[in-house]
Amino acid sequence: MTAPRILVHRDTELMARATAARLVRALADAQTARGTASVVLTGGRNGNALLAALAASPDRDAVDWARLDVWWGDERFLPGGDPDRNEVQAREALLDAVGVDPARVHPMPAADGPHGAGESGGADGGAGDGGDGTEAAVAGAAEAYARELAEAAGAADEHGPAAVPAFDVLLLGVGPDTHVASLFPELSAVRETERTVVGVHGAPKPPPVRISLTLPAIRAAREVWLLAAGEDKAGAVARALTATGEIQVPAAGARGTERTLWLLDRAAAARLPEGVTAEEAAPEDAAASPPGSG
Ligand SMILES: O=C1O[C@H](COP(=O)(O)O)[C@@H](O)[C@H](O)[C@H]1O
Repeated sequence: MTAPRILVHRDTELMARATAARLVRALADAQTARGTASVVLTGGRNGNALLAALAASPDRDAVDWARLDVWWGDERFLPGGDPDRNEVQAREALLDAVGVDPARVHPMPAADGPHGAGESGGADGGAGDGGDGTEAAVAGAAEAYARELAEAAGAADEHGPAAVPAFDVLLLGVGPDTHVASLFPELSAVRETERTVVGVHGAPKPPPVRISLTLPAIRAAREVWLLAAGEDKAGAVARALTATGEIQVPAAGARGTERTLWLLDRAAAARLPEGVTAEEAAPEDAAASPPGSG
């Protein structure tokens, strides 16, 4: 696991544009090196702002979108097409505008799909554990996604205990309570050490029923990029960069095998503790720059 590198941007908008430029370079470089690239998307404000900035970037087609595998780090267990699904928001912000191969886009299952709880359960976003089948449904959905990941990893692919591909870049928004993906402090999902994907119940942020990659799956990624912007994230950022307890502070446990990047705006970096070294991101990071240049 790699030590975090912290980059601070002047404001939220610059952070989104600079991160979009950085992502274009990382994915294009991966395609040059391996022929294909993979990215794991996050939901939330910062994740969606990044995708919108990427869609608007004149450099975006330095990525060969048809040779990109797209996964999600978490999903709200809602019916397909629900505007609160991370998948729906990502399609609107970016995926509908670029030439991704539909067969390489891997949304997490929806509550009304083959793993749904039927018409009465799962799709309502309620607590959903009241014997309506949601608990079994979300467990089945999580298992199905874990199988899809394991198949993509291939039998010969050895990346530690988590049978997931070695994702090139895994994006994570950081919640004000330090949650990443749908791993909330103290809930059972963040304690998972074997499975790669789990169902989440009782999430403190609505909707309460979700599906999430686990920390072992996240830690199989080559690069993990954590995004946080705004004053309301400053406390979470400070805690994650000082605490070692990932059960209480899930963001502290998110590390990549080759790189861990914290991408912040100044407001989110305002409470970084003494002794934590942060770098001011260069404004030119947001400007057009050719792939492979940094
Ligand atoms: O619900 C979620 O929240 C987090 C963080 O969102 P933000 O709006 O506070 O940035 C996000 O990373 C996660 O994917 C999403 O499901």
